[in-house]
Amino acid sequence: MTGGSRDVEKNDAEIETASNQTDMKAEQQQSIPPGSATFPSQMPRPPPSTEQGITTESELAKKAQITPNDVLALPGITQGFLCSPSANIYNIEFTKFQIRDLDTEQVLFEIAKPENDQENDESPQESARYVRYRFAPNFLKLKTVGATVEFKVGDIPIHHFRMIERHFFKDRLLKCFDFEFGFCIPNSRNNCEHIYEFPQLSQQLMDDMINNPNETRSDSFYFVDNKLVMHNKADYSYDA
Ligand SMILES: CCCCCCCCCCCCCC(=O)O
Repeated sequence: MTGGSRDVEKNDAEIETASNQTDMKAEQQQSIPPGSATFPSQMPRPPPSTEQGITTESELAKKAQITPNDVLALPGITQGFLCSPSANIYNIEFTKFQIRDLDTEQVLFEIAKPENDQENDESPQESARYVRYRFAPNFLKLKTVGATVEFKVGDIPIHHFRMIERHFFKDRLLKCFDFEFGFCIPNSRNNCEHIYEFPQLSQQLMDDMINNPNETRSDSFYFVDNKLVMHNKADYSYDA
């Protein structure tokens, strides 16, 4: 597998300056407790949306193929899924995920699918597409996080495997990440680390995010050859 990564879409959250850089640095060097994740069976309550947002998402849902430009133009977090699990004709399956702080090398979260998980192989749960993370408040002060993902693919070669992941707090875009996984050999198991450069958040915004659990959300859109093949969602609380 070959690939690279890049961040896109600067936004107002990124250019806000933190109120006290010195305090941030001291706090950041404290150890961060590991995060946790659950897989809720119910979809998150949708955020308030503009009429334009609803129209755009429902129009997209009717399209035969959804492209990177389509999702980049969405005005907010999605309310539903923009493709069904059956769109994953490449049998891409995530088997391990780890997040580490690149400044301290500390592992902040990890999860692995048990080997021989036959029950989930036969009837993949809808809830596997939606994960709820819980992290400590000082997670928000990290600068650079490495997310290592291991995944298997089926017997079709995969060209231009790409993920676009958009993070929102309520209706505000915090940051959009755009990562390229590259080419995957048929029936291979692949491993790669993507680098998340965190946006600098004001203390006020961090407090809002901490005080409003699960109102920080992300859409992860996966494309092969510029066609949407998977859509996963996550929400986050920062009060662990
Ligand atoms: C606070 C805004 C920047 C957030 C960066 C978050 C880094 C952690 C990435 C975890 C993404 C997991 C997505 C998923 O499980 O579908």
